[in-house]
Amino acid sequence: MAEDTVMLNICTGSPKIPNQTPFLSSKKWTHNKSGSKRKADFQPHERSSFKQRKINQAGQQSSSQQTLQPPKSPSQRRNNKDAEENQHTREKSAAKSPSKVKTSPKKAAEEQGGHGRPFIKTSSLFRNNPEIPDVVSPTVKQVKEEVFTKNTFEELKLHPYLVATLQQRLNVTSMTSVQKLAIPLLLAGKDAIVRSQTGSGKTLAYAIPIVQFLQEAQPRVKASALRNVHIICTFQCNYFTLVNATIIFQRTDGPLAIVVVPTRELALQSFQMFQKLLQPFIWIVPGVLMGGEKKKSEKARLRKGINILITTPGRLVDHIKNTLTIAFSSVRWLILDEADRILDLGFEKDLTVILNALNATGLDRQNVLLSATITEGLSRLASISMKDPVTVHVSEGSEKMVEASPQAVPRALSDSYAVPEKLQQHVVLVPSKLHLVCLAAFILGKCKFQQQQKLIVFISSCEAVEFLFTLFTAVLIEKPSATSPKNSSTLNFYRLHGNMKQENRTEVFQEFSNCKTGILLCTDVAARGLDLPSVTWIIQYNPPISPAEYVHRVGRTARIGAQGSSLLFLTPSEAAFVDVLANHNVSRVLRGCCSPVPDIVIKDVADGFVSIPERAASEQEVRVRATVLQTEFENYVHANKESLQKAKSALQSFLRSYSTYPSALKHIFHIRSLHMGHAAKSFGLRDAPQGLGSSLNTTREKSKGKAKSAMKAASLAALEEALSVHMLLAAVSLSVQQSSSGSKRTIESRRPVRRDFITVGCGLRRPCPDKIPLMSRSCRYKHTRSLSPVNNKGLWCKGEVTVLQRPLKKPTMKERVSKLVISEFHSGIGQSKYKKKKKMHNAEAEMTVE
Ligand SMILES: Nc1ncnc2c1ncn2[C@@H]1O[C@H](COP(=O)(O)OP(=O)(O)OP(=O)(O)O)[C@@H](O)[C@H]1O
Repeated sequence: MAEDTVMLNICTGSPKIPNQTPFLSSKKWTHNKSGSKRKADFQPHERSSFKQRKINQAGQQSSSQQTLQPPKSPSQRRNNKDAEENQHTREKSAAKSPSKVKTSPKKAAEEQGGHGRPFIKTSSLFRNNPEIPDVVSPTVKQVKEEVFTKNTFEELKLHPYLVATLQQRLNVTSMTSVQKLAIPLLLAGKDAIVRSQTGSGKTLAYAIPIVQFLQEAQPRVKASALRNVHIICTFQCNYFTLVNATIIFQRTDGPLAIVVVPTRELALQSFQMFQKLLQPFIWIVPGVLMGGEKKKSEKARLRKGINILITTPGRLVDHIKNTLTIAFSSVRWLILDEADRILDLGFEKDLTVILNALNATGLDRQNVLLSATITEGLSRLASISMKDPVTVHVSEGSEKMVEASPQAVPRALSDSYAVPEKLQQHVVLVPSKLHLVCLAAFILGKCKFQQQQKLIVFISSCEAVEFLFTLFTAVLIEKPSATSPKNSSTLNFYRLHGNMKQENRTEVFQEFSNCKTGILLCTDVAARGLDLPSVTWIIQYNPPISPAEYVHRVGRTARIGAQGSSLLFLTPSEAAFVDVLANHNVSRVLRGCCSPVPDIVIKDVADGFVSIPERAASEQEVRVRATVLQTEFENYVHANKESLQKAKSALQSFLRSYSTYPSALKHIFHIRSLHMGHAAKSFGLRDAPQGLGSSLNTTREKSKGKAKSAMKAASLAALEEALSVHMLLAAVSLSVQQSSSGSKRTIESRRPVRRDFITVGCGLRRPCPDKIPLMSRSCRYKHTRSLSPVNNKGLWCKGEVTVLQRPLKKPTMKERVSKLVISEFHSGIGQSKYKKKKKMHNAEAEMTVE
């Protein structure tokens, strides 16, 4: 960063305004070889623009004013008057406030230019950037999927009201390819894995059969029947194999269909879809459970009765554990939408809990998995949880589009992804330093000077979303001025990420759905399943974590046969990601950019920041404007401690997320290949913050720790194999008495555990048994970690663990019951005392294995 540094000539007085002269390339940065620092030798050409005025105002806060100015534009001219009016105030305030740029007197003297002006140290945007390699878009055979068919819904013999609702409420008449294939299969009671491109109507492909199935139930399905009344249902399905099956269930038996989706917004969206479909069938009640909502009201709704339950995995697990009224004894459908995401890390455990709870009822049910990207993990799940599943995939040329496959998902299918045909994909290779200014320029270019543009910008972390939202709102949106009192800006920024309150998330989701033009800055929380109408551009400011995520992100546009475009930002060192995408048959990248300032951005920087429609901007002009814009961002960031802190934490969270790329992509996205100073610049920071190294070390240590624990796990697995310790399915029921609070509670859970660890884990090391992890290995790890005095202070725990051992591999083995009675357990006060106590209790603990 240091050698990369230039000195911007910043003065406190008003700049001298020479006659308009074109920007001469010879007049750009000059390098003062005698000193260690370079000085920017930009000379002002004309009066400042309104943007420049803003910079000056921001500069006042640091009691400085830049001499770096862009050429004049119409908008600048319009604002010259304002600038002059502000001149007096500016000078006054500049005189009042001392410089916030802290420099030692000696250094300051050194840094004085010929005019005795202080300099702010900043690095040039266009120096010391890495070379940009050529991007050759690899030729791949694109997987093509026909979206629409000529068949109508009437052909399916659906209830006429349902068909009418589809036409009138949803404006849907003819079926999409996936609907044509999947609906008859699902109505026939088959388990299915459905894969079709994003925005091809998968939601209706499962929603229509569920509604058709439930409205046919005789007597009618009742969700909110009178208390304790038994309802007798006879299902008479046209296609269903179990014709006339008579099912008796209580209202308290719970939902008939469960739809699990990975995000809250998607849950809301699917719920709304069901609400529309069920309009003529008011006796069927849909309901939604999702994190962030009040559990009390959800419990009340569950008590009343929900027929079609749409839920996120985490919240459903929460209710399984804590809500007595939740029951699954009548579940006939289990839908996992975005199934590959639900199987991802974090959701896998939740899914196991859900499946265990559903399986415990012993009822036959129909399982449907859907996604635009089917992975191997999904086929593993399918082989465990589904019965003779049928694979539905829509692709051109495959005459047999429905495959009955014992392995559920053919490997070739899981490797290639389809993207919408009318999606135009772009990639730009932008050096890190230029990322921020390029994004801003692109947004300005699209939204300020074009009509009806709706953009979604994907960013890797919540903090970075929050930071960019604040920065863009403050810097890019024109404030109402004396000449234009109304804010006529067409820039409407929205943000959506997981750290927001649920009500804000819902509000933003609805607002952005309904708006005609806007920019949504978001994390991957919006990457899956969301059907936001008329989105024109998807910008991936930070690259996705996998090719599958790329497909889902870009799938938020070009839906259901519409046009759309996507732009992927990569740094030069990340160019190989284009090949990774090509390996999954995702290509047709239109614009690989090789110049230091990508041409897609050159125009946008010029037109966007300072509009010059009448003439094309030269590269030099673009550079100047980019520098001015960057300076403005930096001024904003460095204006106060709060914004500086926000920028720093955004940078840190970006680095953290950058270190989480899977090992298969580490050769492209490795934290070591990042230039910290350049990355800092893309967050409006003038330098990489101090202490970044230590935080990164922590990240590295963490990943080292992960590697260690992975090795440990591997050796444990080997040991396990050697000792032929079987995985045991156990039903653990614990009664815990917490004498510290005096409260009693009973926690019941069904989890696979291994006997050898549960004795250690639940009894002696862990005072809080409701968090027994799924795997005993992690169980042991977590227990050791949970021994902090704060956690356990004064906590008395008395419990009983019953372990029912049911070997998975050898079903002939007799079921045994292990019983562990823990007499008393006390931890806390301090580690040494705890250890003594533990020894004592080890001796005292009464363990009986029957
Ligand atoms: N047969 C149809 N005709 C016209 N529009 C349809 C039809 N079926 C669905 N749609 C509309 O297409 C849009 C996309 O549908 P949906 O969200 O179900 O796609 P998806 O395949 O689930 O996408 P993703 O993979 O991103 O989740 C919705 O607005 C829906 O109303």
